[in-house]
Amino acid sequence: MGKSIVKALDEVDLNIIKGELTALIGPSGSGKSTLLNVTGGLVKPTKGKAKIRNKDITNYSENDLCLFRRNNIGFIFQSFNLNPTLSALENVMMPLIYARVKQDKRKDMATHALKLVGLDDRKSHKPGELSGGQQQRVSIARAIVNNPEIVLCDEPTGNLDSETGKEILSLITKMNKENKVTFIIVTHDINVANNCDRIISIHDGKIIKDERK
Ligand SMILES: Nc1ncnc2c1ncn2[C@@H]1O[C@H](COP(=O)(O)OP(=O)(O)OP(=O)(O)O)[C@@H](O)[C@H]1O
Repeated sequence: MGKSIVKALDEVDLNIIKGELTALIGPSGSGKSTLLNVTGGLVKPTKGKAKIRNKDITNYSENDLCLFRRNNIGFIFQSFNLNPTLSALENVMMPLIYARVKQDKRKDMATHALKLVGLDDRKSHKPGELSGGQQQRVSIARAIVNNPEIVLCDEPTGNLDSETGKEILSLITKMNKENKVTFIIVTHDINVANNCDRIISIHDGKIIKDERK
């Protein structure tokens, strides 16, 4: 940032195990989102490596990274990031358009994903016609529609009341346990963290605690 150097991550050495449900906690500005974004190939670290299935994604070109993300990683954000002009079904079909899945199959896959999150009766609703919890369900359906191995969540319950947050969390847990999807969840919510298999605490860009249940 100008002349001052920000060390968003500092000597982080971390191994995420396939199928684990991991929480990433720490104070504001500690580096949680940066770590998540490096893991998902959205941010390139100035130094160091990020390996997925033993392949260093930090060497990938922008194009290869796009392909890699499209086929392997789902993202869930605090503010849902749905397209407000599209229906729930169309939002969930979006990643499949980029993946060049045929139209009929796209519809079937997106309908199935919406069913998994309990929203098949809201397919034609636009985000503005859905509650916050329902919008987050749509974004979960969008994240899992292409069967990614890894789903990265940045404060998935941050914009929801506690009851709805619990519902979203139990849905994430179900996807993790039933489909063996690896989840990394950045959260400020201790209830979310306590529900995970592993809690990693980060402070000033360093991992200061790493606990498994
Ligand atoms: N693109 C950037 N350029 C410069 N500094 C950045 C950039 N992105 C983040 N930072 C800085 O890196 C540090 C870590 O930010 P990060 O967003 O990863 O923290 P966080 O733990 O996710 O915070 P929060 O909980 O508030 O979202 C902060 O000091 C932030 O100001």
